[in-house]
Amino acid sequence: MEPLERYRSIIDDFDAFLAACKRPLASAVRVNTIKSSVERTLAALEREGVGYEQANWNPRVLRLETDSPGSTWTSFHGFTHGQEEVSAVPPVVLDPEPGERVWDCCAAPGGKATQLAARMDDRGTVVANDDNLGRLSALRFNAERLGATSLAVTNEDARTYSLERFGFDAFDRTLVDAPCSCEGTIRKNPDALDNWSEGHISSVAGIQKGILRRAIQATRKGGAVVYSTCTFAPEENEAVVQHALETESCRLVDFELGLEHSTGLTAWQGDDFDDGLERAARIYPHQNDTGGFFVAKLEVTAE
Ligand SMILES: C[S@@+](CC[C@H](N)C(=O)[O-])C[C@H]1O[C@@H](n2cnc3c(N)ncnc32)[C@H](O)[C@@H]1O
Repeated sequence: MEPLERYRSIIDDFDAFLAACKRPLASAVRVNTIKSSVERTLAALEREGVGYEQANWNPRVLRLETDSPGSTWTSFHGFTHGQEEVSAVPPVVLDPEPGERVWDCCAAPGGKATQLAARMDDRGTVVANDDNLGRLSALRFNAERLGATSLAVTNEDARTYSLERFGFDAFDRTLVDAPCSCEGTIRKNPDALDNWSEGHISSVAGIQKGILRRAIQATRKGGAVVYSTCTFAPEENEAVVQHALETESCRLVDFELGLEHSTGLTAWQGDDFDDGLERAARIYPHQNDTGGFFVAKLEVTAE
């Protein structure tokens, strides 16, 4: 927990935050509406004797009273997908429409890519890319089990991604669920901070800036880009978005979030950020009894 002390000055009720980080996380699943409705899934869980609680911000997200949500009948049949509750937030903020072209540039193992496909009624195209071939096997397996047929899978470094192969020059919307230092996953993975260092944060921030840059370039004017991480480090969150605001054609936009959250920071350790970063959301573990997440939404603008 020692590395998290650096956030004492920016987190309200820091002691409650630390206490929440030490508690294990409830099992959560997302209802896969490609294969089942919420009502049918709840009825199946009741028949199976698995207790559940619907998230108040999203009825498709369920907390289950079982330690093995992947072993239920509903999971086996692809009615549900094990997914941490806050991990379901970025696709909701991206809010794609059926028929659109969406790029999930860091997609494996596919929790959010299959959620995007479900939100689009599995119509249109979700290009699910990841630079890690092994993790893409898990994505393919998940897409098959969940019946998501609108996914196209690619294996490239998102920083240098080429669009020519698709016969179009821009996506309508792009999700950058970036690789990060994963501080916010401490409740799920107690070893998450074992290899923590400021050097690692700085090196992953460089990768994040490259990925977000390409995501904005690959999205049409007026289209949306959501940037998310499961970490608290401002160097990987506000500073990455700030860099995009300074170097690419984009602006921060508001979004609705039914979850309690804090706003993005406008300053950190001597660096000032754009005031628009208050439109971003920082979700801390003690606010909704979840993991931690950062989410910002950008609109691509004309140069
Ligand atoms: C936070 S995880 C994505 C989780 C995924 N969105 C989901 O919901 O299941 C970040 C992913 O980024 C991938 N990644 C790291 N560097 C990358 C790069 N330069 N280009 C594309 N993917 C990259 C990692 O392999 C990892 O799978």
